[in-house]
Amino acid sequence: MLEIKDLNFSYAEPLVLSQLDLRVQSGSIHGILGTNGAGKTSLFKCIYGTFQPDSGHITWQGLPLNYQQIAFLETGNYFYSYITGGEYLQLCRSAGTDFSIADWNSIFKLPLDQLVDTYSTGMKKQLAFLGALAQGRPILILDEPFNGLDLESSEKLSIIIQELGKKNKTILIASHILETLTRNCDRISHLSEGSIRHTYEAAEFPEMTARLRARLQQDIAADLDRIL
Ligand SMILES: Nc1ncnc2c1ncn2[C@@H]1O[C@H](COP(=O)(O)OP(=O)(O)OP(=O)(O)O)[C@@H](O)[C@H]1O
Repeated sequence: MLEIKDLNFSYAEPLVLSQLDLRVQSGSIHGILGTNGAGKTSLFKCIYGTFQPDSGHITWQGLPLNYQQIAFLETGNYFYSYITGGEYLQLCRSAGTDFSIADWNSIFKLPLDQLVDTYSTGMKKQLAFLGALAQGRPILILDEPFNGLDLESSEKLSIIIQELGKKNKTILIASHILETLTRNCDRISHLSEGSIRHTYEAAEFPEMTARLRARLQQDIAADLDRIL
């Protein structure tokens, strides 16, 4: 289990994450739902170790978490210039993993002999995802993995995420698109005002979605009546 206890984190005042607790079961797909600025990326960067939390504990299988147990797909893609897609994946591939670049690329069909600079936004996202897989780590953190992907690539990614869950990868996903989370996740945690307000089981997703929609409709109904 990936366990986060009493996590506090701030860039400056006030705290962005405050006494945050989260438990992610091993081999599960766990969604993080939150509005823009809720702190999803900050949470992921604290877990990965990009940022040092002000306080708190993060453990994996009961021991302090090490960043080498995590592959992190960030929202932005960071590639060296003058590197081909294939060279990038060779760099990402950890020694001892059975990740086959050719086999995996038969799904996405990226032009791996071309410079990454010539890739489209969606192609870069797919390459970065393959790079994360190539690291062969037990925990996969995906920050907005569907951003910039076309319908076909999104479907492929969705299928791969499901299959990785079945193969015992522990996957954390943040997305703004509720359907993306409800389709792919075993559980969804709602991050608001710096902490996890509630964790929903899959059986609760329809009710959670209906309640969220009703609340949003109510919130904007008066404004729309006035404007339209
Ligand atoms: N480098 C930074 N310096 C100062 N404040 C930051 C920095 N990065 C993020 N913040 C602030 O921290 C809060 C959480 O931001 P974060 O990017 O973690 O949210 P998010 O849930 O990932 O948002 P989004 O859905 O828009 O990507 C926001 O109020 C944001 O303005």
